[in-house]
Amino acid sequence: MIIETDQLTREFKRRGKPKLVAVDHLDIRVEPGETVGYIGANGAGKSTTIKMLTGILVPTSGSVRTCGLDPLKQRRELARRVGVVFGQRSQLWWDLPTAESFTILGAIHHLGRTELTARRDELVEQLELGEFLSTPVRQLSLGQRMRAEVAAALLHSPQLIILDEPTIGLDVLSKQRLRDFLVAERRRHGTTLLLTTHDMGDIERLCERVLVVDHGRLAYDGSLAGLSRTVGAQRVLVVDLADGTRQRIPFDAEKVTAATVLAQASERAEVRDLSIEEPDIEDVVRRIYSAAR
Ligand SMILES: Nc1ncnc2c1ncn2[C@@H]1O[C@H](COP(=O)(O)OP(=O)(O)OP(=O)(O)O)[C@@H](O)[C@H]1O
Repeated sequence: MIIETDQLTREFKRRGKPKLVAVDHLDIRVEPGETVGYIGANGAGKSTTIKMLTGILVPTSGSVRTCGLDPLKQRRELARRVGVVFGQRSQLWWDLPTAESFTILGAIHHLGRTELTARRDELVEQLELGEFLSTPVRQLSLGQRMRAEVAAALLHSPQLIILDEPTIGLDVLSKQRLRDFLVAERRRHGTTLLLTTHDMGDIERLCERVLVVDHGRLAYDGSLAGLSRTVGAQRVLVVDLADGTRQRIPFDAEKVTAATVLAQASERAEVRDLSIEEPDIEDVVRRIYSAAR
């Protein structure tokens, strides 16, 4: 198991208010090689979870193991097995050329010269970093920098890569390149991917499995296709009536069957034709994200 949490909980004390339960008895299991989207509204508890997975934050109760290790007691060993990319934060040295950041990271991770060279060359080729390897990071475009960030996080060939909003702010082409790379990297090396994103394209393109967190609790764990069913998306019964008009009747498939809705509609007017519109998964995800805390 690459990620295993058992009743993982993190509370924050608040002055003059009841304590906030940011992560609430969370049970997550992720197997090697899986690609999992971790999604939820702002403040749902995503970052807090990631911080506990990587040993930055101490759980209030429950347990967590990442790559089979205790993230708090074995943080250093864990750093060798995990790569983390934050879309909004850099782990590169701004004044140094990308190539030098790689050399420093190679030393930090104790990579041998041949190992480092082989891996760096692979990443430079796959992420097309060649043309700006000697440019200081501060001069890179956002798309170039993100590719460099991903290379930096993957230089030591981690088993698990955690990406927090990796495509935020990128143009369409850069997003696509990054997604293609991640798909290929996973295929080549069997890397496990956990990512948070607001971008439907990332989820569709990358994630076989989606975890939805809501107020610190796991609200859904399954395929993207099944998400709308569980999160209770509305379907729409579209009926063409004998008088030539068309009616759209939204209904909650969890609570009522299409047949019942149709029966009610035909009591009012003669129905000539009908169809059912399935929920748009993008709407479902948008709703999950807009659910204010
Ligand atoms: N260090 C902290 N002290 C107090 N409260 C915190 C702290 N860190 C997070 N929180 C609170 O815990 C809750 C969960 O925050 P978290 O950052 O995990 O959410 P998130 O799902 O990552 O949100 P976003 O999508 O906005 O990044 C929020 O209500 C947040 O305000």
